[in-house]
Formats: sequence, C-alpha cells, structure tokens
Amino acid sequence: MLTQAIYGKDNVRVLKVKKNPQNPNYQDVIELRVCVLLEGDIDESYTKADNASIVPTDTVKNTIHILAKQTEVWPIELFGATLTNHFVTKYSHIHAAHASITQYRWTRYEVDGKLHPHSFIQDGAETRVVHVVKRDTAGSAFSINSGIKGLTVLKSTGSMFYGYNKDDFTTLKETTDRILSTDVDASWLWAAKTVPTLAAVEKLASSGVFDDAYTKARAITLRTFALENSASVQATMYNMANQILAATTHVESVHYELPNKHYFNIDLSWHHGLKNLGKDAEVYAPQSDPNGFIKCTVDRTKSKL
Ligand SMILES: O=c1[nH]c(=O)c2[nH]c(=O)[nH]c2[nH]1
Repeated sequence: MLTQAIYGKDNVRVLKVKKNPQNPNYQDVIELRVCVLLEGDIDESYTKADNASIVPTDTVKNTIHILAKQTEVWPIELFGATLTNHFVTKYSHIHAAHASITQYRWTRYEVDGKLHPHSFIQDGAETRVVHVVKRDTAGSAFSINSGIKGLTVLKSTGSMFYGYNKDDFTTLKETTDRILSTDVDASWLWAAKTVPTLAAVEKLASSGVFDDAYTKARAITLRTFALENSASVQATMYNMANQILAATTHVESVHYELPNKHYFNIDLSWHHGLKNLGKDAEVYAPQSDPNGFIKCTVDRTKSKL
C-alpha cells in the first residue's frame, strides 16, 4: 500500500536583481536554491501509472521562475508563502505544498570607502533558510519555519565541560578551558495565528518582521557564543534560544542543531618534556569526525522546574 506520496522539483536555482527605479545603477541581488514538493490526490500516478494528476516537476520549476519574476522575492518567507499558496489554489487536487528555500549571502562591499551600488561578495558558506508548508484545508494557516544554516564559529577559550556522568565507559577528562566550535543551524517557527493568510505574510514581510527576527537571531547567536563562559553546548544553545524568544513576538519556538566540532589537545611531552596541555595548550588537533551533535527546541511555555 502506498503510504506517502510527495514529489516536486529540488535544487531550482534562481538569482533575482532588483533595480532601483530612481537609479538603475543601484541594484540588489538575491540568490536562492528552491525545492517545492506537492501532495494531494496523486496516488494513481504511483499505483495505476496514470499521469493525469501529475503537475510535471518541469512545470514546478517554471512556476518558480515565473513567480520569482512577477512577485516579491524578498524576504524568502514571503516567496515561500507565495509559491506554496500558488500550488494549493491553482490545482484543486493539490492539497499541500512545501517550499524549502536557501538564500546565499551576497553582501554589498565597499570600494574607495563607499558601498558599491551593484557589486557583492559571497560572504561565507552561511545561508538563510525557510521551510513553508501550506495546506488547502479550510482555515489552515501557513507553517513558516525560518532559519540560519552553516554559520561556522569557533572560540579559543571561554568554554568548559565538567561535572558530567562518569562511569566505566568514560575516558573524557574534565576541562574548564577548551576550544568550542560549531556550524550553527538555528530555526524559529512562526506562530500559526500570525500567518493565517498570504495577505498576513505580506504584511509581516513589508513591515520587516521576518528580516528583523533573522538579524536578531544571528546577532544573539554570535554574541552569546562569544560572551558566555559556556558550561556546555546544551546550556549555551538553550540560553540562545530563550534570548531569541524574548527578542521576538510572533515566534512560537526556537530550534538549534549544533555539532560539537572537537579540537583535541595534543600531549607533546614525549618531545623533551614540551608542555602543550592545560594552560600551556597552543597546538590542537582538529577532528573532522566523529562530532557531538546536540539539538533542542524551546518554546514559550513556562518551565515547571
Ligand atoms: O558541550 C558538550 N556537551 C556534551 O554533551 C559533550 N559530550 C562530550 O564528550 N563533550 C561534550 N561537550
């Protein structure tokens, strides 16, 4: 029996240029990678080889291009809502649409001390992302989950890890000073009641609410990572998530997924007693794997503890 059916186009790449009507030389760019997946009355395309219900994935790709041209693409939350809304309203047999959008960082750069009107630098591997779901059931709001991915950070001190469970499987040594590094994957879910319709999403978008949450989430992550003397990845991410909830109003919950990218101490004492441990540690061995992997979701419910 068919228990899931969902399909669409993945990795649709789009770059849009926005030209300032007063000064066409001044431009903005946005580069995206888009995945749109559809669900609905499509089972017979799988079970009976009847393609009648299939909106071809090629059409999905064309739609992404056409809507990128004809509608507002900034911010990606709005573009995701526009895309998903299109598919569930245009096709009566499509009952849910999912859009996952990755936005690359093209940052305007300075030339002779002034931000250049149309030149940008690819500012690292970090991306801004959104996952939007729209169902055609009456009264069904958008599900919009915004986030940051691939923001790689490292601090060379100001991180500890001690007091953990120890038993006959434990070899890890306690430390009050270690390197902490991660690739930040943070996301925040918008309360459904604040995004009931495309008009509501448009309103939030034009008032800067999505961009503001992104800017705050990024700043809080970087600031907390730097300033806090971290007791653990767990405690630090919980602290970050709570600050994001406090700094935003329409966000229902915040989710972090952080690899703990280990940098091992190297004992060099075998070489003429060379000191490279504890307070003398300078040379470390970066580990590509394995890594810790630590996740949490924090919402606004008051803790009972
Ligand atoms: O911050 C940490 N959390 C852990 O759960 C853990 N486990 C480990 O070996 N090192 C660390 N560090």
